[in-house]
Amino acid sequence: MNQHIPLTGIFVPLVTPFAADGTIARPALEALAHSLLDEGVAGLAALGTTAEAAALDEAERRTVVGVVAAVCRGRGATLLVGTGGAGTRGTVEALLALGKSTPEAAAAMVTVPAFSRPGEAGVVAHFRRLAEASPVPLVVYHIPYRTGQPLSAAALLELAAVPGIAGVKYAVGGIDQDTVELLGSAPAGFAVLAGDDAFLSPLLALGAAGGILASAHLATARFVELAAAWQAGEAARARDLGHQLAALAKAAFAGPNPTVIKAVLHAQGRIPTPDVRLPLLPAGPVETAVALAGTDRLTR
Ligand SMILES: O=C(O)C1=N[C@H](C(=O)O)C[C@H](O)C1
Repeated sequence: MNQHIPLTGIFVPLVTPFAADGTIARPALEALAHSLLDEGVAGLAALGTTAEAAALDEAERRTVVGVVAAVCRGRGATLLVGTGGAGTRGTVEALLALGKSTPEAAAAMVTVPAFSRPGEAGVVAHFRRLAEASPVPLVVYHIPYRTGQPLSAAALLELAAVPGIAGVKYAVGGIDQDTVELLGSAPAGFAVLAGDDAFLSPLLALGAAGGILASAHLATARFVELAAAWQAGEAARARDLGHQLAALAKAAFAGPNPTVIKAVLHAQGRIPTPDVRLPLLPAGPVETAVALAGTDRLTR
C-alpha cells in the first residue's frame, strides 16, 4: 500500500482539453495542470467526471493519467485518479492496474457503485473488498444524485474505519443531519472533501479537509485562499469569499459539467477548443459570458 498522504486543501479534477481534430490536446492539458499548481492547489485529480472519463477510450485514459502524473511527479503535488466502475471485480482489476501503472497515485477516487443500488451493506462490502485488494488508498466518491445510492452518516463512518480508505469526496447536493454527523464524528486522518462546488464553504466551516472541485479551474487562487481562511479560523473573510465563490460555482454549473468550464477556459485562451464529447453539448454563449464575467470579478 502506498504511503498514506494527508488529503487536505483544494484539488482540481482536470478537464480533458480536445484539439480541433477531436484528439486530446496534451500540451494544453499539461499547461493547465501546471497553471493550477502555480495558483497553489494541493493536487490534481485525473479522470474525474469533469474529465469526461466515460467518453474517453482506454488509450486516451492512459494518456490523461500519464500527462497529469508526470506533472504531479515533477511538482511534488498530490495525484488522485478516478478509477473503476459499477462492479466490484472489475474495479479490483482497475485498482491493481493503477497500482502498477501509476504507483505514485496518492489515492484512487472510486465512485459508489452506480445504477445497481446495492443498499448500504452492499456498498460497505464493496469498498471493504476494494480496500483489501488495492495497492492504492481509496477516496470514496459519494454522489447519490448520479449513482442513485444514498448513504447514511453511519454507513460513511463505517467506511471511514476501514484501513485503506483515506477519505470521501462528499457530493450529496446539500447539507443535512447526516452531513453534520459525518463531519462531527469522522476519525482523524479520514478526509471529508467537498465535491459539490456550491457547498464548499459551509463544508469547510463544518471541518471538511478541503474539496475536489471543477469550478476551481476558474479563480483558482481564490479557492485556495478560501480553504486557508477557514483553516486559519478567519470566519468573516472566509464567509464573504465563500459566498462569492458559491456564485461562481453556480455560474460554472449552469450547464452540465464541464461544458461551461471548458467554454470559459477556451475564452481565456487556456485550451484550444471548448469541445465536449456527446452526450454532452457545448455551453451556450450566455452561460459562458456569465461565468467568464464572474471569474473576471474574482480575479481582477
Ligand atoms: O470530476 C469531478 O471530480 C467532479 N465532478 C462533479 C460533477 O461533475 O458532478 C463536480 C465536482 O466539482 C468535481
